Amino acid sequence: MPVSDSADGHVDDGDQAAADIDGPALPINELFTSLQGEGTLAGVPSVFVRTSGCNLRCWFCDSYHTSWEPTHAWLGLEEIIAEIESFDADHVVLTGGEPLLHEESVALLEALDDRGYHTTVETNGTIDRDAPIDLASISPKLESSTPTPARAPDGGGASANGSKNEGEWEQRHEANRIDLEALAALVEATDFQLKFVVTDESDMDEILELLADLRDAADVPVPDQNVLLMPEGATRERLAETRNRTADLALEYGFRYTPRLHVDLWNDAPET
Ligand SMILES: C[S@@+](CC[C@H](N)C(=O)[O-])C[C@H]1O[C@@H](n2cnc3c(N)ncnc32)[C@H](O)[C@@H]1O
Ligand SMILES: Nc1nc2[nH]cc(C(=O)O)c2c(=O)[nH]1
Ligand code: SF4
Ligand SMILES: [Mg+2]
Repeated sequence: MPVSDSADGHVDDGDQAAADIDGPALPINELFTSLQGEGTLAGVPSVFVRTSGCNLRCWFCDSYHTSWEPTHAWLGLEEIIAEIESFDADHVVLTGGEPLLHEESVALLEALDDRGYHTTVETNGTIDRDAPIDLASISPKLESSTPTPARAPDGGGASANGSKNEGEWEQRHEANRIDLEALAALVEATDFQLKFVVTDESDMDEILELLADLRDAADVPVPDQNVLLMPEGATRERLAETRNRTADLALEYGFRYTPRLHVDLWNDAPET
């Protein structure tokens, strides 16, 4: 179900909007079980709820159909919770797109908290909402994520006809990718990990600068053990190029390394 996106990155599919559903609803791109593939909880069986729509446009986004070409069905919260409960898991990962773009994500997180689930929220760190989150899995976006004429997304052939306005997004992405206030509020609110997508050594200066700024801005410690370097790669082939140099950088700088287990196991298959 292709939809258009508005200026703030919200998804809007006109006639088919949430109005048909009683109560709060979310645009859902996919809902599935898998092993958490990234971060400190890698390997934990989890239910993944992937909302559609993003306020950024990373050129490498492995969830193209939630960002560059947002696609979804609207589901009421009760329907989402029933789907989650149909799986035998106690960990839920709310991801996207950017899940905190949607105010309704707060009500979903509250309902999951009431039911005793452990919740991880995968977020780009530009939006802070007051919600019960057990682990904020924050992936601040570096300059190397910005789409440029030389680094265009390759999903869906959109870059070939320019229909996704990559040129416009270069400015918007660059202007919005870091919000220090939102980042500080997120790390102050709950347990967190900072998961940086690393392409090569040129990313490291920016990571160190951002950490210094965040440590100045936040009222809580931001220890190196909460900082994870994750190799850029949506496919096994790409990870084969990036994983060893990312692991070497983690060792050199004293940060942690996180694999992308799901890519190793299932490559770029949907619902994994
Ligand atoms: C699709 S994003 C959704 C959540 C949120 N928008 C964000 O970026 O954190 C989920 C995770 O995948 C990571 N990711 C996306 N594309 C990637 C790629 N090509 N290589 C490595 N990590 C990637 C993001 O950095 C984030 O940690
Ligand atoms: N298995 C698996 N683990 C993940 N951890 C974070 C993911 C995400 O897309 O946010 C993700 C994902 O898409 N699949
Ligand atoms: S912020 Fe996340 S969902 Fe948005 S484009 Fe970047 S990786 Fe994709
Ligand atoms: Mg993913």
